[in-house]
Amino acid sequence: MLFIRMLRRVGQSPACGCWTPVLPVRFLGVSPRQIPADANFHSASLPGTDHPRVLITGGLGQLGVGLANLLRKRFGKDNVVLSDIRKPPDHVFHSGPFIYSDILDYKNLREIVVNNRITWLFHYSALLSAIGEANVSLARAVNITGLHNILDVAAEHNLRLFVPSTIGAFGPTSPRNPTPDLCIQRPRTIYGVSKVHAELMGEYYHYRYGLDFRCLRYPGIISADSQPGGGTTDYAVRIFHDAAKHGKFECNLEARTRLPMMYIDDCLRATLEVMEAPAESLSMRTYNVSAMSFTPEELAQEVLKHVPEFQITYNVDAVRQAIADSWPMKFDDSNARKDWGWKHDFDLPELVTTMLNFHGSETRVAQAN
Ligand SMILES: NC(=O)c1ccc[n+]([C@@H]2O[C@H](COP(=O)([O-])OP(=O)(O)OC[C@H]3O[C@@H](n4cnc5c(N)ncnc54)[C@H](O)[C@@H]3O)[C@@H](O)[C@H]2O)c1
Ligand SMILES: C[C@@H](O)[C@H](N)C(=O)O
Repeated sequence: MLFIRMLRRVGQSPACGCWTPVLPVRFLGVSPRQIPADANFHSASLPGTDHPRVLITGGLGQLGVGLANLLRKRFGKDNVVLSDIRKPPDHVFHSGPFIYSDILDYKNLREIVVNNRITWLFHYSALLSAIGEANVSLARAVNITGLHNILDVAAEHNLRLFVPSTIGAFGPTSPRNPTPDLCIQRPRTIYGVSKVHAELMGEYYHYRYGLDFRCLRYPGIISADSQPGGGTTDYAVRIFHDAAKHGKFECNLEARTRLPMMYIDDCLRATLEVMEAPAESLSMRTYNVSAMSFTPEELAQEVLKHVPEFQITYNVDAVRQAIADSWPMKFDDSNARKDWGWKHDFDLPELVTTMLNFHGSETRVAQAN
């Protein structure tokens, strides 16, 4: 009833007979301000050769610096502002604009968007799956309350908004092999619950207020020069460092735990591609993206080809194992491939060669080759 009353109050646009998008009340001040019915909600303003002005939140984690590097190559160094609540290392601070931004502070966010004339926002701040279980109230604040601030500031300033979701947005009752885009989602972690919430809220803001919301569900992401922030898939990053430096690795998941994974270059390229995709090519606002799926055992076999004395042992972390056992084993990303041409470059052999080359140039990998 309340929802119907709300829609009635909004009324219909006389011009097109459709619902007139109205901004959420919280940022309207005293008098409700309506977005003009003819506003172009589905593409940020990119006339001619104009580049977007980009803000990345949570940019000092595993993925943010790589994303900033990619976007700066494409749009120019000064058009991409990296932000976080942590102090940046020197090389990051000197590589382009960096700014303090706490996503729990709405006024601070709005000030940054206005002062930097931001048009695209990549929202990377989050607490990941394992660390989220260790600090549920902080995860709830950052992943849910923070997301509300991001949605509001993006709707208020007509931004194109990217929010990553995850394989963790599925749960034990979802089909796991393969997991399609649309199926039951009942995750059992605060991280997963907050990501389903983000998917649904983003899509709601899209249909209700015209927000240009775009979302990819990432697999576990594997990177060489940045560390993971407390997830269930972290083992698949750490194994390469330990194999190259010590020739052995202690894995905190069981040998046969199959999870979808992706090399960071594919992940960041997918992110840019979906943001640049014409709105009319997107039949959905939230897509699975996939590259490969493997178990620790299979990954170790591939590492052995480069580090012949490599040994893997298992010391299972019960929390991470329970999470992994509830997640997809394989992702069905056929909609992303069909709608906007997604195609991954890295399969398991290329991933392992690339990661070991990075970590191993002066170690046992180099000696073995
Ligand atoms: N890395 C992966 O494997 C993976 C997989 C699926 C989805 N994702 C998603 O991609 C995004 C980036 O992931 P990541 O691996 O770089 O995460 P990360 O944990 O490495 O980094 C998250 C960053 O958020 C920042 N942050 C925390 N609280 C904040 C606040 N109040 N205000 C602003 N920033 C705050 C942290 O300081 C940190 O630098 C996340 O949303 C994550 O859920 C990542
Ligand atoms: C999968 C992903 O969301 C993250 N790497 C985690 O394990 O929590």
